[in-house]
Amino acid sequence: MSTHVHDESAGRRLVDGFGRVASDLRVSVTDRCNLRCTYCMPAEGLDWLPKPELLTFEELTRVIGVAVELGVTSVRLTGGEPLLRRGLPELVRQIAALEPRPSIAMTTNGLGLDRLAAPLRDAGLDRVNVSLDTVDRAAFADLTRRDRLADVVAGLAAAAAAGLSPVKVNAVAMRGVNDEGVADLLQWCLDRGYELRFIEQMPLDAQHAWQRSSMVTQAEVLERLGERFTLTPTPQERGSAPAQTWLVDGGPAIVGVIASVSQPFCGACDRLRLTADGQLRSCLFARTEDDLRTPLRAGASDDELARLMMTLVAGKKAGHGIDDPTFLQPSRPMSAIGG
Ligand SMILES: Nc1nc2c(ncn2[C@@H]2O[C@H](COP(=O)(O)OP(=O)(O)OP(=O)(O)O)[C@@H](O)[C@H]2O)c(=O)[nH]1
Ligand SMILES: C[S@@+](CC[C@H](N)C(=O)[O-])C[C@H]1O[C@@H](n2cnc3c(N)ncnc32)[C@H](O)[C@@H]1O
Ligand code: SF4
Ligand code: SF4
Repeated sequence: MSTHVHDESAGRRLVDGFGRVASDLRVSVTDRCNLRCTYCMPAEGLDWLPKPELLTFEELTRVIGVAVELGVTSVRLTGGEPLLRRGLPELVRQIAALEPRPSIAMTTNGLGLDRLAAPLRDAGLDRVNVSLDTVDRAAFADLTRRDRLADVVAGLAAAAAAGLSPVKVNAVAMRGVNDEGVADLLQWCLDRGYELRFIEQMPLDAQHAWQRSSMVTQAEVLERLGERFTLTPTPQERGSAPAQTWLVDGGPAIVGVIASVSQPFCGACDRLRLTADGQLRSCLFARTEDDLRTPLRAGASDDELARLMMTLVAGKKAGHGIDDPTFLQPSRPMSAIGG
């Protein structure tokens, strides 16, 4: 178990050179996945991390505990597909036992959630975001390269039934694949009480095939939704949330768009990421990582881990730089970073 860093870390926070404070830690628990979404993974040929390289639950909880001591208040489990990590409720239980207890959320493709939603909730999971780009079975199979729409739908229903609230749905809009169906998808989510957010596709695909010119923008999504619904900006402050939200037909239902490319929100970023093999990343698009696994396994103290985290965050860049002529996509694909 973790030796706490109360004395040394008192008053210390994860602050970067632009005054942003990291309070949201996104933890990838595996790089494996049972879907092959075209905007994320190649059809085949991506090697998985060897098991000994993955942080154990105890190692993950130790790192998360140090981050919590440094002011992290929310933890999101992601992947790859987090539900593929065996025994996941036990990890959630360990994180929920940290003090102060961070909020615990998960981003998942929903496969297997029908079985795991209740145990995860019992272990302390607070809420889930489920990725679902279309409710058209053929388009789903095209986009994910697997015919598993029914499993995702069942997973979503189980999440709602287990009280993992709010249940949010993430949809990456793809031209010629699901962009014409955005209003249908919104209606489907409204009918079931799920909060839908559209996501602009980012250059994080394993194939490095992203092109800005073919990306479906926030403006296009809003235009299509506007043909069927009346959207008005929500009155709440957005804070550091990636999603900008609108009331649908006067509310209370809302829809969001995560416009990372056309309307970057890096100026308010509060995120820090840990990969399944124990590398700390200050940004989705970071080109360098800090190895925490080696010191962790060599017996580093919590204070030493805390210093490594603070140094990494201090060097965080202002933004993703997608529009810079020198922009280079990170070598890890989205599935190995965690989204
Ligand atoms: N550019 C960028 N995109 C992000 C960031 N965090 C999340 N996203 C993207 O937003 C989409 C949805 O992410 P989620 O994992 O559901 O997280 P979230 O939107 O922060 O979740 P909520 O707290 O429920 O709003 C994914 O495509 C993520 O890659 C970020 O810090 N930067
Ligand atoms: C990498 S996935 C990991 C968790 C889980 N497998 C899932 O799909 O929800 C996290 C989120 O990133 C999104 N995503 C993946 N590749 C993306 C890309 N190139 N651009 C924007 N979002 C992407 C997915 O749609 C998903 O909502
Ligand atoms: S987006 Fe999620 S479900 Fe789709 S391939 Fe990537 S990791 Fe898997
Ligand atoms: S792209 Fe990087 S800096 Fe911008 S919001 Fe995402 S993680 Fe933060």
